[in-house]
Amino acid sequence: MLFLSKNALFDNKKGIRGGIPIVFPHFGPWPIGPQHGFARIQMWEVEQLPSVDVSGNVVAIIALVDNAETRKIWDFKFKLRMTLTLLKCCFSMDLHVTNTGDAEFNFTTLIHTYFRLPDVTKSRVLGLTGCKYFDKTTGQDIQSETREQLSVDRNIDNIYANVPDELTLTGGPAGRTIKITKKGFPDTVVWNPWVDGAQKMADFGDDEYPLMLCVEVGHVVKKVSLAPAQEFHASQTLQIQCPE
Ligand SMILES: O=P(O)(O)OC[C@H]1O[C@H](O)[C@H](O)[C@@H](O)[C@@H]1O
Repeated sequence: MLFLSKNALFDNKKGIRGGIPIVFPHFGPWPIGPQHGFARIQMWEVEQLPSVDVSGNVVAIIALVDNAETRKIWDFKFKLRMTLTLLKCCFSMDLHVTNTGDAEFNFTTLIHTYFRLPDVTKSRVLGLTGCKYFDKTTGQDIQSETREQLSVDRNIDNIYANVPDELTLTGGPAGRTIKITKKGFPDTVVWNPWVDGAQKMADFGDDEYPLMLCVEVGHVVKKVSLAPAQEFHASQTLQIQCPE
């Protein structure tokens, strides 16, 4: 169900062009560090290998703790813990961010999901109606989404604020509909680079833009402030209707 570019690079220098990169502690261009922060190019530790819990779910836990490299860019102590839960037709990601130092810090974070689609022009995103958004492609001021069903036929890079916790993406692989449920992530970014954007990215095939759409849930419009010992928790669940 997820898109991975045929040109994706696994060099720890940039985020992987596909799958679900984790944006932390900064969404977007970052004057003091790499775009979208360092979490997506750091090596996470496996805290729990995939194992079956009492309900029959497969659960794995990965973690990232501050280290010399992260502190050189952003001098704070933190722990990120991501619990990944896989059921037959459902995949959840639970993110915990803990401030393990003695100074308060601010951050933005986002789950940058690349959905694989047979034809993006035939897909629709439902649930954004009435939400205020900023269009990064035009730099246009905050607007209100009037469309009941968002369709994509050009470069799109919209940051929606205060989005309802249930979104729907239609037209997935084999015609499937994907339900996206989020908690603790108020915002959602919808991105497709289209023809020109695809050509500018070395790690993305020129002909791949019709085959994906990023619907990214996050906390990006306003920063999260975390005092020492405090914890932030947010999650995303992706659900498809199982074939009979
Ligand atoms: O190329 P990347 O650093 O992975 O960023 C890919 C995209 O991520 C988000 O969707 C942003 O809103 C876009 O502006 C950006 O182009």
